[in-house]
Amino acid sequence: MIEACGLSKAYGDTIAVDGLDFRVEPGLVTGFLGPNGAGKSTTMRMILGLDRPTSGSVTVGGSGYRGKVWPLREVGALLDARAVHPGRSGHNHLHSLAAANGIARRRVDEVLEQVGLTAVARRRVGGYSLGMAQRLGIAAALLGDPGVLLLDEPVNGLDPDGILWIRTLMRSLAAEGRTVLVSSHLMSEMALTAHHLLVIGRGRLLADTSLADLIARHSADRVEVRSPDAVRLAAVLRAHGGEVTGAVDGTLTVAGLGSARIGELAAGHGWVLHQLRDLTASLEEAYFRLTQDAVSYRAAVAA
Ligand SMILES: Nc1ncnc2c1ncn2[C@@H]1O[C@H](COP(=O)(O)OP(=O)(O)OP(=O)(O)O)[C@@H](O)[C@H]1O
Repeated sequence: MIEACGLSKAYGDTIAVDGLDFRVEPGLVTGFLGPNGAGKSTTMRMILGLDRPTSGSVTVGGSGYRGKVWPLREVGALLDARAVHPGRSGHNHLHSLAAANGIARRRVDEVLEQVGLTAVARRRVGGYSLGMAQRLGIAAALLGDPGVLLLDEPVNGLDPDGILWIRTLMRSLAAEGRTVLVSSHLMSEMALTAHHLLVIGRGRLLADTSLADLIARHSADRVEVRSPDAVRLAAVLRAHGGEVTGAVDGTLTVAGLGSARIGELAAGHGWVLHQLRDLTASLEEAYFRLTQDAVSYRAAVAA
């Protein structure tokens, strides 16, 4: 478990993180979302003891990262996949990490196998593609078999196979009871990977919620209905207080009446429905609504 209490960080006049209180629970993949500059990386660096909070605190498993004797065995992290000496081989990089952290040599081969880099392990890291470097970073995070994993943009540079692989890996690590915190800007990917979400904007917590709740809260209350009797149905729904759009192609979008009521009204007239479904927001739509006032950098829209 990761626990932040009033966690804040200022760089001069810039308040990067502003009084965050949250817990990241084991057994779940927690997505860490927020616009550019929201403070995600700064928060992750403070969790890892790479930056000191200006005020407040953050603990991993009840204690600060800096106080841990064998940190890699408790917390594995992927922050910047390119931050590896380019002249070293992948194998050597992992081997020196293992030696410094009292981790058995055989783990190096195990994690290389797990991330699919065995065949290129003796090559210089400088020659790795971005996707290979990401895999090496993930191997380093897994090396100490830690209970807590922090992954900053882990799908960056991965091909579709790699994205599916990391999604499955994150979910299985969580299913083993580990704590998994993962930042990403890819909403469609997060919707498939995360169980829980922490959303921040301008250093502040905007949401700490399950994926399902966030989507439900930001979904407008609308229903899509498809029927060969759409025109007549539309008139009846309007007469019962529904706001109805569409009908030309047999599809209606209805606000103000629930799907049960719509189904009952159609059945009352003996009209066939080919489809009746609640329209839910995508995670991307929910995210945009949540963060619209917290975006620091927005490009001008071309006229
Ligand atoms: N070392 C630093 N010195 C000064 N300002 C910094 C430093 N690190 C981060 N910041 C500032 O803190 C704020 C938060 O940055 P941070 O990198 O944590 O955001 P982020 O959510 O990770 O963004 P992104 O999605 O773009 O990676 C930004 O305004 C950034 O410019």
